[in-house]
Amino acid sequence: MAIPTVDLSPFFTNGGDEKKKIAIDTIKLACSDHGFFQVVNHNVPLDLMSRAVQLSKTFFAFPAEEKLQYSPGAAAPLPAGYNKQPDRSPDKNEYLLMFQPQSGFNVLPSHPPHFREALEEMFIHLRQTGELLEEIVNDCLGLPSGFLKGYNQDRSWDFMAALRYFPATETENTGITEHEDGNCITLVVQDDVGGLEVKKDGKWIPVVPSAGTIIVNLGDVIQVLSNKKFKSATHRVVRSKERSRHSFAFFYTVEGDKWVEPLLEFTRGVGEAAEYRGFMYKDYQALRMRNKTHPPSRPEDAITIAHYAIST
Ligand SMILES: O=C(O)CCC(=O)C(=O)O
Ligand SMILES: [Fe+2]
Repeated sequence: MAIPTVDLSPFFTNGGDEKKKIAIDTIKLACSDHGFFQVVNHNVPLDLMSRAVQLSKTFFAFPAEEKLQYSPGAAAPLPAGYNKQPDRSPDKNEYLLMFQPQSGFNVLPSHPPHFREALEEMFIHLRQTGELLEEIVNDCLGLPSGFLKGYNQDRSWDFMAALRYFPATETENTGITEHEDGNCITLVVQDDVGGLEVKKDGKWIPVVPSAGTIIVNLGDVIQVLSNKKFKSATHRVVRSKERSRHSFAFFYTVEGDKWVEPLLEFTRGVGEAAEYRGFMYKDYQALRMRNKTHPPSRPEDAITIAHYAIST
C-alpha cells in the first residue's frame, strides 16, 4: 500500500532505456490508478531543498507584523505574497505564494537573508522537474512526443507556495481538507513532520517523510485532458500535535487563457463520450480561489472539477 517511488536518474543519462521503461511503467500505473507517486534522483539539489525548508521555518516564525509586510498586491491572478487562511476556513495554515522569479506580481521577503534566493532557486529547479514529468506523463498517455509541452508553452502561471501548518489542537487537526489540485502536476517537498495523506481505494495512505524525496501528484487539468484516463489525486494534510509542519508545493500548470477540454485522442478518437465540458483555465482558477477566500459554510459546496462534469 506504500506510495510508489520512481528513480528519475535514467532520464539524466544516455542509455538506460530499460530503467526508463521501468520508471514509465510505474508512473503510468500510479497515474491511472490514483495519480500519486514520489521521485528520487530528480536533479533538484538536496542541500537546496533542506536549506529552503530551514529558511522557511525561520520566516514563518517571525511575528505577524513582519510577515504582513509581504501581503499580496491586488492585481495578480493569485495572491502572490504572504497569506494566512481566514479564521473561518477549515484549513489551518499560512503560506507564501510566488510566481516565476521575474514576475512583477511577486512580493518576496527580504528576511531572513538568502530566503528569497532559495525560493527562486527552488522555483527554477522544480519547474525543470515539472517539465521532465510533463514529458513522461505525455509518453505515458501515448500522446505524440512533445504534445503537452506544445499545448502550453507559457510558464508564467506556474506558482509555488511555501506552507506552514500550525500544530493541531485537542479538538481539531485539519491542515488542508480533502481536495484535488486544479493544475497539471504538483510537486511537494515536505519536512520530517508528516501529515500528507493520499486517498487510494477509499483509504487514506500517509506519505511518510523521506529526506530528498519529491512527492508528485496529478491535478485536474491532466484528468480533464485525458478524459479521466489519468486521475487527479485526492489528498489532505492532517496536523501533528507536537510541531508545525513546513512544505513547498510547486504547481505546474497552464496559462489562464488556455482552453481545457478532453482531447480527441481520449474521446471521439476512441469512440468515448467526453466526461467534461471545456473551460477557460483562468475561470476555473478564479472559482477555486473563491473557495479559499470565501469558504462555503458546507465544505462539500466548494467548487471542484465536478462543476464541469457532463452528467450521463
Ligand atoms: O503541504 C502539502 O504537503 C500539500 C499541500 C497541498 O496539497 C496544496 O497546497 O494543494
Ligand atoms: Fe493539494
